[in-house]
Amino acid sequence: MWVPNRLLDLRNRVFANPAFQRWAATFPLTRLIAQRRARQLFDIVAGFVYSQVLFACVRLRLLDHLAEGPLTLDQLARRLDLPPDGARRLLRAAVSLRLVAVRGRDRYALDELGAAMMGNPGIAAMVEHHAMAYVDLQDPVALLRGEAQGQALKDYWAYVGADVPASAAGHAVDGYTALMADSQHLIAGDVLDACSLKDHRCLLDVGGGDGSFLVAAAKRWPHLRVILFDLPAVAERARARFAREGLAERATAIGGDMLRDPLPQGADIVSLVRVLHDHDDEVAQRIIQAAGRALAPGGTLLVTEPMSGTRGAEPIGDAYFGFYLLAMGSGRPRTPRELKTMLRAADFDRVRLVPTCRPMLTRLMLARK
Ligand SMILES: CC(C)=CCC/C(C)=C/CC/C(C)=C/C=C/C(C)=C/C=C/C=C(C)/C=C/C=C(C)/C=C/C=C(C)/C=C/CC(C)(C)O
Ligand SMILES: C[S@@+](CC[C@H](N)C(=O)[O-])C[C@H]1O[C@@H](n2cnc3c(N)ncnc32)[C@H](O)[C@@H]1O
Repeated sequence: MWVPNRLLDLRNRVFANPAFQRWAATFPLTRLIAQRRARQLFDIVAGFVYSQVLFACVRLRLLDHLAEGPLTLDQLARRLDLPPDGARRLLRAAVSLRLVAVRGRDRYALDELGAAMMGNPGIAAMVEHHAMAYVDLQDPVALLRGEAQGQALKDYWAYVGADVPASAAGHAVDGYTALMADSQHLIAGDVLDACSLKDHRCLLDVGGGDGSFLVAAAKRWPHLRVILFDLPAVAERARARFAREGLAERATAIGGDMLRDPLPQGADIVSLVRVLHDHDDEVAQRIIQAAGRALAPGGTLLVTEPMSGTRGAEPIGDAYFGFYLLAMGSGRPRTPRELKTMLRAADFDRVRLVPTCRPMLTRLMLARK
């Protein structure tokens, strides 16, 4: 909705007035909104403390313990190796965040959000790895000014800033490859629900990690051949994974550098899953072009990643991924419109956004070569 600037200025002057704020907090018609806005602001101000509460829960495996059934304070204190006061403080904080529920006097169980976390082990892995993001984001202004660079995330994502990413050794890719595999549980199902591969013959997943996405695709579509392309050390892990899953007949993993080596030919659909946002515009455009060269005319390109400006999830694309990628030192989240322009520039047409059930985590764009 378009609102004239003068009106917005007036609104902001009124909202900034402490007397108005006090009045709005007591007047029956505005009280609830005023409380909600104050709470929203507090959550932004204090969000890092909430995250540290969750970090402590994850580190101490509190939720895993409660997943076995309700436990008393004493039992938990022993299992977490905390003094009773420390355990009580953590439990009260976790209760306030709906991770843990009180079940009687000094007895605790999982609450809604704790239970949701247990269903997605990828979330706990994300929380643990955020320790690096905290370090890198200590001085966000210096990052924004380009006066400082994060180091921890850059080292973790071994391909970022590497002259020859294909030379990354196994130990350098293990951490991020496992993290990406864990969090694919939140992605692959949503993407495959949104996009049928019934009419496709062969799917090439570029930057496909340990193959989690392709394993899900191949299991859902038994006729489908799948090819994974990633750095040699990562592709090796995917090859082993395909063998473990009994997919060696239908699944191939090829190692190389997507920016230097030609991508494998023969697929009628190429996917870029959480790949483009890692890279600055010029590099991302080259990746799209490489994907285009791997496809015959009529082939499909599938791009899926969290996007900027997603309604209802704006802070996830623009604040979380915007700053995460800033700290990592490469890439940015893009709006669907920006991605569309990049795809068209690489001669893709019929570009369309396909709805996914949890767009906050991943959105889906398809295009035709
Ligand atoms: C039955 C009755 C009566 C009512 C039902 C009420 C109801 C619907 C309750 C809901 C219960 C429920 C099913 C909840 C489910 C919750 C879920 C699925 C929550 C999922 C949360 C996901 C989270 C928090 C995901 C976090 C992901 C993060 C932080 C991802 C980070 C990704 C990174 C850092 C990626 C890096 C890759 C790079 C480098 C950018 O390329
Ligand atoms: C953010 S991860 C996404 C992994 C996977 N698609 C997923 O969503 O779980 C990016 C992937 O791109 C791969 N990658 C980065 N640079 C590459 C390059 N130059 N050539 C080939 N793969 C590359 C990484 O090794 C990593 O597996």
